[in-house]
Amino acid sequence: MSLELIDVRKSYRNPGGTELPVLNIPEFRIQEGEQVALIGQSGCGKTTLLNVISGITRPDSGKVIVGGVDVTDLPEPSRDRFRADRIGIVFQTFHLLPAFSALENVILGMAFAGKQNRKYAEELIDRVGLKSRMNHRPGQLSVGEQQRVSVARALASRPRLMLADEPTASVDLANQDLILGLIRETCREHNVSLLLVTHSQEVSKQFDRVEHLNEFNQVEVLA
Ligand SMILES: Nc1ncnc2c1ncn2[C@@H]1O[C@H](COP(=O)(O)OP(=O)(O)OP(=O)(O)O)[C@@H](O)[C@H]1O
Repeated sequence: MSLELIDVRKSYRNPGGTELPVLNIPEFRIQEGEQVALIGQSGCGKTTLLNVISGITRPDSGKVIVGGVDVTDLPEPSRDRFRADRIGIVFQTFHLLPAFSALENVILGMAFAGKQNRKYAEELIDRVGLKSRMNHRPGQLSVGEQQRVSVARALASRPRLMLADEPTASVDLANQDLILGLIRETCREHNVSLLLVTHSQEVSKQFDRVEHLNEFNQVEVLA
């Protein structure tokens, strides 16, 4: 799915009540099937941007058009359904359900999109190298293993747009290549658009298109 942001603004309230502008993006586009690495310094709004694109966070103004649908126009239940059906998300903090096993977390990712398929879930768990850990709950897994489960879960619902927030931050180099390869190949095979946030040049240099959030995000710096 293509992605288009037009005049998107988002501010937060500081604890003291003053406004903290985080996003002011006149224009940003990703073509269907395109793979883009996004870099930017800590706190510049990368996670906020992914949340705005997926409809988890509503922008203050502007349009976010995903596959021709303006997600900012959708009422919340439709936005949640749209996200479950079409968007795969690897969260920076994983968001795995602690009471369920690795495999169940992946199957649940499919269930929200109505695409439950145990065999495909097992295949994905195997492809992230966790066959021997599929019955472990998140608390029984290392941080890097939890990250790999979250990648398998994001791919499980066969999304049309993949948003990945530092998906290789907690894994060693061998697993970094495995995870990045899996995400990129799966997206390529199915013509899925990919926006991947990273701090790592090792990761970003593998992408044909690398964007620096600071360059297109025109946040006014308040004195
Ligand atoms: N709910 C919130 N309320 C107030 N301020 C917030 C909130 N969420 C984020 N912020 C602030 O907005 C800014 C952008 O946060 P965001 O998490 O998008 O940054 P980031 O670029 O993803 O950072 P990192 O690379 O460190 O993960 C930060 O300065 C953060 O402190």
